[in-house]
Amino acid sequence: MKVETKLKLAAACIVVVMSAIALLPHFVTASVTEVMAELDKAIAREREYGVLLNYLSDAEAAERGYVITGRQEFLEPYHEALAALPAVGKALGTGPIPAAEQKALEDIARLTAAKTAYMREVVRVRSADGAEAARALVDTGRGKQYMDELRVRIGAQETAYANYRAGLRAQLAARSSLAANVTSVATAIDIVLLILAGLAGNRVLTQRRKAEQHANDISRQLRLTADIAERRNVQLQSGGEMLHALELAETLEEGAQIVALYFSRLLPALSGSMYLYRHSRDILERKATWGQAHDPDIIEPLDCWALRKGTQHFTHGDEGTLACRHVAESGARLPRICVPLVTQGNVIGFITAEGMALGQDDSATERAWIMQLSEQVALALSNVQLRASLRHQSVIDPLTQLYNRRYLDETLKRELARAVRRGAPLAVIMLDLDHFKRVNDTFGHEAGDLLLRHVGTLLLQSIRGSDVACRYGGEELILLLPDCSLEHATARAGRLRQQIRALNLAVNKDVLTASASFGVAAYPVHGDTPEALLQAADAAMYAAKHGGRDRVDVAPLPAPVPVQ
Ligand SMILES: Nc1nc2c(ncn2[C@@H]2O[C@H](COP(=O)(O)OP(=O)(O)OP(=O)(O)O)[C@@H](O)[C@H]2O)c(=O)[nH]1
Repeated sequence: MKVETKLKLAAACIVVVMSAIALLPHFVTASVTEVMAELDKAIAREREYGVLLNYLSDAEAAERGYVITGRQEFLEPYHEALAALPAVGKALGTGPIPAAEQKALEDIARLTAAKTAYMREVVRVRSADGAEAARALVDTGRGKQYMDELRVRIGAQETAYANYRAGLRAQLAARSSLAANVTSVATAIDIVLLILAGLAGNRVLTQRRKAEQHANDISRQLRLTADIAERRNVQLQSGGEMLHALELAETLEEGAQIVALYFSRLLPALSGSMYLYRHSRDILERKATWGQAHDPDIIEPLDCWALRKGTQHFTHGDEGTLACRHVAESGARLPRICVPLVTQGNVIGFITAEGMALGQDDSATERAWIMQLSEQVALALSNVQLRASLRHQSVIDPLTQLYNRRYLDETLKRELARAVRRGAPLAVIMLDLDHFKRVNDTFGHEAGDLLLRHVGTLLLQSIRGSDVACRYGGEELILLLPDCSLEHATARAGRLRQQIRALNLAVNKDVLTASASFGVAAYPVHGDTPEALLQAADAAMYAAKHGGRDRVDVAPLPAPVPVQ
C-alpha cells in the first residue's frame, strides 16, 4: 500500500474514532438517564408502598384509640387515612407492572379492602354498641391478622424495590465505568493513530523532499549538460574561426597572434604560451601568450618533458610531480599540460597551459580539448610556414637573398601610394656594380656570384626594417626607402658606395675588390609614379657611370611643365 493511501486511511480512522468519542457522552448520558428514571420509578413505588403501610397503620392506631376512649377526635387520622388510601392504591395500580408484583398488588388491594372494611365495622360497633362490643370484635384478632399479612406483603415489595434499586445503582456505576474505559481506549487509539499519521506524514514529506531533491539534481545536471554543450558549441565555432584565420595568415608571427587571441577565448580559465623552434632548432621562442602566463621568452628543448617524451605531459602541480624546467616558480603549483606541436612527424614547438580544473571529468575534457586544438594548430602553422616559404621563394632572389623585381614592382606601387596618402617622402637608390663583366671574365662566374652575394648581404645589413632591398636584374640593385628624403637617401648611397669600395674578397689567391655607381631619385621631387621614379633613378645611375663610375648621382629635377 502506498504511504499516501496509508496516510488517508489513518486520517479516516482518526475522524471515526474522534466522532465516536464525541458521541460517547450522549450514549452514556442516555443510558444513565434511563437507569436513573428506572431508579426514580423504583423509589417512587417503594415510597408508595411505605405510604400505604403508614396510612393503614395510622388508621389502625386511630381505630384502637377510639375503641378505648370513644372520643371522636381520635378518629381524625383514621378518616384521613381512609380518604387517602384509594388514591394510593390507584397510584400503585397504574403503569406497567411486572406480573409478580401485579399478583402481590392484588393481594395487598384485597387485604387493604378487608382491613378497611373490618376497621369500619369496629368503629361502627363502638359507636353503636359501645366499648365492650367493639373490644370483643377486636379480640377476634382478624384486624391484626389483616394487618400482619399486609405488613408482610408490603414489606416484601419494599424489600424487592430496595434490591432493585441497589441493582440499578450497580448498573449505573458499571455503565459509567464502561464509558470511562471506552473513552480511555478510544483516546489511546486516537493517540496511536495520530502518531502513525504523523510518522506516515513525515515519511511522505521526507519522500517528497527526496523526490524534490532528485528533481533538482536532474535539472541541475541538465543545465550543466546544456551549459557544456553550449560551451562546446562556442568552442567549436571559435576553433573553426581560429583555423580559418590561420589559413589566411601570411607569416608565423601573424599565426602566433591568432593563436594567442583565440586560445584566450577558447580556454578563458587557463593561461599559457606557444613556443616554436627557431630555424637552428637549438632553442624555442615564445611566440604567443594568453591569460596570466609568466613563461620565459626562450627555452631549450630539454626544458620541457613533452618535447623530451614526444607526447603530452600533465602535472597536478603537487610536490613530487615531474615539473618542466621552463615552468616559472609562480606557476609551479598549478595543474599544467604541455603538448608538442607535431605535424607529419615533425615537432615544430609546443603549447603549455596552466590552471585547468582538477575535477575528473572537467580536467580530462579540458586536456582532450587542448590536445585536439594543439594538433589542429600544429597543422595550420606548418601550412603557414609552407605558404610563407613558397611566398618567400617567389619574391626572393636565391643568390643574393634580396627581393626580386616582381616584388619591387608590387612594393614600389604600394609604398608610393602610401607616401602620397601620408604626404611623406619616398626615395629610390639604384646601383650597378662597375665593370662586372670584367670580374666574371677575370675571376670566373662564381667569383661574380660571390661578389653579388656579399653586396646583397651588405645592403640587407645597412637598411632599416621598413626599407626594401631588391635585385632588379643582373648586377643592378635597387633600394626603396620609405619616409626618406632625397638628401638622406643621397647620404645613404654615399655610405654604401664607400662600404662596397671597402670590400676585399679573397678569390683563390687574388683579392677581389668592387665599386658601384648610384643614381638617387625621390618622391615627390622626381615624380609621383613608379615609372617616373625608376626612370629618374636609372638616368641618374647612368649619369654616374658616364661620369666615371664609383660615384653617386642625384637625378636632375624634371623640367617644369610649361603653363599654357
Ligand atoms: N656572375 C654573374 N654575372 C652576372 C649575373 N647577372 C649578370 N651578370 C653579368 O654581369 C655583366 C654585366 O655587364 P655589363 O652590362 O656589360 O656591364 P659592366 O661590365 O658591369 O660594366 P658597367 O656596368 O658599364 O660598369 C654581364 O657579363 C652579365 O653576364 C649573375 O647573376 N652572376
